[in-house]
Amino acid sequence: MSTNMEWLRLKKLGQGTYGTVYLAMSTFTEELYFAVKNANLEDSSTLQKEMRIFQKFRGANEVVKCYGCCVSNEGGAMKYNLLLEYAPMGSLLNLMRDCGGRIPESHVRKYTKMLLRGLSCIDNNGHVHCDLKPANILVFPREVDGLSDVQLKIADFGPG
Ligand SMILES: Nc1ncnc2c1ncn2[C@@H]1O[C@H](COP(=O)(O)OP(=O)(O)OP(=O)(O)O)[C@@H](O)[C@H]1O
Repeated sequence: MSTNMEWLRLKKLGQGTYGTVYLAMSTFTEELYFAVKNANLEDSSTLQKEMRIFQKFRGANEVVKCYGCCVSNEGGAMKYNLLLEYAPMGSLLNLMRDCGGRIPESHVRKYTKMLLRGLSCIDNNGHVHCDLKPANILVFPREVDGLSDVQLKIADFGPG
C-alpha cells in the first residue's frame, strides 16, 4: 500500500535502529500532525515489514494507527516513509518518569487492561510483539466524562 500525501517534516522526534522518526504536518488528512519513520529505501525492509504488520491491526484502539507509507526523493536519495499516528505525550517510559516511577494503583489497573486488550488483538491476528517495554508504548490524550485521561497504544513492530 502506498499513500500519496502532501506533508511537511517539522522536527526529529527520535532515532530507532531501523529508521529516524520525525514529526510531520499533513495538508491532506484530518489529522494535522503525524509521525514519520524514515529510512533509506534500500535499507527499509524492516520498516516495510512493520507496515504490513500494522495493517493487520487496523481499527484496534490499543495499537498505534498506521496511515500508510510513501517513498520520497530527498535530494536524489530515495526514502521510505512509514506514516504513523503522532503520540504528543511520548511514551509510557516518560509517563513513569514524570511521576517518579510511582503510578497510582488505579491507573496501573486501567493501563494494564488497555495493554491486555492490545496484546489480545495482536495475538488474535497471529502475531507476537517481541519487544514490549514502556518505551514502545505510546501515550495519547483523551477525554472521559469531561475529564482528561490517557490512552496507551502499542508501537514498534520491527523486526520481531
Ligand atoms: N508515533 C510516534 N509518535 C511520537 N513519537 C514516536 C512515535 N513513534 C516513535 N516515536 C519516538 O521516536 C523514537 C524512535 O522510535 P522507534 O520506534 O523508531 O525506535 P525505538 O523503539 O526507540 O528503537 P528500536 O526500534 O531500535 O527498538 C522513540 O523515542 C519514540 O518514542
